[in-house]
Parts: sequence; structure tokens; C-alpha cells
Amino acid sequence: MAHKQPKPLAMTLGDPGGIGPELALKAWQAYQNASKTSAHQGSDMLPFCLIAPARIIAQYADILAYDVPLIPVSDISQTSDHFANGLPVLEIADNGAAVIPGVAAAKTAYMVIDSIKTAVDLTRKGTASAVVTNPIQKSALYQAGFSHPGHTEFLAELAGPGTIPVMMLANSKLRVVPLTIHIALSQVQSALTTDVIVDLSRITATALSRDFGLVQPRLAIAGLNPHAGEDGAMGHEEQTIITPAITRLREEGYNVIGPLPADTMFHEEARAEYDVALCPYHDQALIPVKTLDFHGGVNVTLGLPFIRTSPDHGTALNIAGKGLARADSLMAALKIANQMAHNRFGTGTKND
Ligand SMILES: NC(=O)C1=CN([C@@H]2O[C@H](COP(=O)(O)OP(=O)(O)OC[C@H]3O[C@@H](n4cnc5c(N)ncnc54)[C@H](O)[C@@H]3O)[C@@H](O)[C@H]2O)C=CC1
Ligand SMILES: NCC(=O)COP(=O)(O)O
Repeated sequence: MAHKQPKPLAMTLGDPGGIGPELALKAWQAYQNASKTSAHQGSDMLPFCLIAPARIIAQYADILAYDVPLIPVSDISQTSDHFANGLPVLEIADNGAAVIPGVAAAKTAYMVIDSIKTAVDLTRKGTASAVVTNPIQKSALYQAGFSHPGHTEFLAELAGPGTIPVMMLANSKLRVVPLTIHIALSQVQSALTTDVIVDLSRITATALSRDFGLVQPRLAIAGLNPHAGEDGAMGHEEQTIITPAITRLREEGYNVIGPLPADTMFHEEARAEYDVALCPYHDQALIPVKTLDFHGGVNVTLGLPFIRTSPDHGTALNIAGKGLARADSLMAALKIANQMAHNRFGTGTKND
């Protein structure tokens, strides 16, 4: 049987004032170092191509004095041929905006967004296996008129009508899903409905089976209120919204526990009882996962017709261009994208 050509990963620029460009350079160096060790030989890690104006990446390589050759490619399919010799860069339209490490500017937003769109397009066409995003400075994009709270919602729009995106953050100790994402705390109560919980739980369980190899994923749903409402004495959402969702999910055959008091569900023994924790609001989910292992965390968007992973951290403007940024989380995002692609397509071929 003919061996299919594995497709590379499409990495986005992220905010050019943040640590994304530095991390991309460091990730390429880490691949090269790993390829020299015997442990890595024969590895099936897919190479990646950075979708960015090459002059920005060259600026960082220069500032940091990193010896990383940049290889311009006109087509992402050339990535595998060149990856051993340098970091492949697929050029996008460059409006020439100045980039200052540590400064996020609305003037660079066009390139940030174009990089994401291009990566998605290549992945949906099947010429890339997955999208791996570098962090964006959301406030700078908003100044430029970007109307989506973050990647997650933007990717859902690019995927098309009816897409329900699910944000999952994962490290070796914990997986979490916030059931509401980038909204004010005051809006959580109205956004959290039984239908939302059921829909997001189904998508999460399906993805954990298909992409992560869990046969019957165990879901744990957190309460919204202290002590999961203490039988209604501290709030009613557990009784009126969350428990009905859990009942429906169990009737459909899902393995679900909850509503669990959020303050006691993240210690080691409690985590052993489930594969993923679904939490009513953003910080309830992200504080434990980032606290347990900030540098090993990966953000995966489930529910899309393509694979997308990302580091769990942000743009870290305070250390951009200083050589201090750790690439562990981006490396973990590349690794998970790779595993998901292999689980989904075998060799990383067309995927939509
Ligand atoms: N996927 C994405 O595009 C994400 C974007 N963001 C955005 O990033 C911006 C900044 O967010 P913050 O809350 O300040 O979080 P942040 O993660 O950028 O920084 C928090 C702290 O962690 C440090 N840090 C972060 N990544 C690091 C790394 N790889 N190595 C070493 N230290 C690191 C930073 O220096 C800072 O002290 C915001 O605009 C936020 O919306 C935040 C999370 C994810
Ligand atoms: N706090 C997680 C986060 O902001 C990630 O957002 P996204 O840009 O991946 O949607």
C-alpha cells in the first residue's frame, strides 16, 4: 500500500509584539536538538510551517542572536523538504507596520488575523494537518475592530454556521472545559443553560473518544455556587440548570458526575475520578489547570471541523524579545496537534 505523505502543522504568528515569534524559533531549535538524540529517531512528529511576514521573524532571530535559518516557502507542502535545514516561513501580506517587542499594536492586527485565516484555510483544504496558534493580544485586536472575544470564537465563525466551539485546556494532570468562555462574570448566570451544558458535554465526550483515545470518557460537572448550592441554600442553578443537564446526559449514555463543589474537585484524589472537568465559568476552569502545570498546558478547541491547539499562556509582553520565554507550552501544543492528527487521519491527510 502506498504511504500517504503526512501534512505539516500550520503555526500562526500570534501578536508580533509578544513572545510568539521567539517561541516559534525556540520550537524549531528544540525539534532539531531532539532529532539528534537517539530517543527521537524514527519519531513521527510532524514538521511545522510558520505563517508570517519573514521580516518579523528575522527581526527576532536577530535581536535574540538565534542561529535559525528562515526558509521562505511558497507552498506549505514544501515544509517537510526544508524543515531539517531551517524554519519554513510561508509569507503573508505585510503592511510594514513596525514591530516593537513588548508592545502590542493595533497596526499589526491585520497580519495577526491574516495568519490565522491562512492557517485555517490550509488546514481545511487538507494541505496542513492542524492549526497551532501563537497567543494574540486581544485588546490590540479589539482596537483594530476585531469583533471576536478570542481565537475560539473566531475559529468557530471561520468554520461556518452552526459550529459550537468548546475550549478545553489540558496538561498531564487535568483537563478542563469552561462552559462559558470570554464573558463577564455577571453574564454567566444567563449564559449557562441546560442546553449549553448538554451540547458542550456531548462535543467534549465525542472529541475525547475520537482524538484522545478515551473509550467512555468520564465527565465531571462543577456547580456554579459555593458548595454546589448547598441544596439550594446558596443558589438554585445546580437544581434548575445543571442537574437536569446531567440527567439528560446520563439518559443518553454518557458517564457524568456532578454537580460537584468546585473547591473540592481539583485535588489529586478527586481528579482521579474523572477525565475532564466542565466548569460554569472561565476562571473556575482555568485557575486549577494553569496552577497545576502552567508551562505544560495546552488549549485545544473542540467542535471544529479541523484541529486547533495553542499554548495555554498569553502574549507575555513583559518578557517579549528578551530570550526568557519558555517554549514548553508551545511544544506541548505541537505534540498534541500531532497526536490528534494521527488519531484522526493516520498519516495526517485531508481532514474535513
Ligand atoms: N490563546 C491566546 O491567544 C491567549 C491570549 N491571551 C492574551 O494574552 C494577553 C496577556 O495575558 P496575561 O493574562 O498577561 O497572561 P500571560 O500568559 O501572557 O502572562 C502571565 C505571566 O506568565 C508569564 N509567561 C507567560 N507565558 C510564558 C512563557 N512561555 N514563558 C515564561 N513566562 C511566561 C508572563 O511573563 C506573565 O508574567 C492578553 O491579551 C490575553 O487575552 C491569554 C491567554 C491565551
Ligand atoms: N484564557 C484562555 C484564552 O484566552 C484563550 O483564548 P483563545 O484566544 O484561544 O480563544
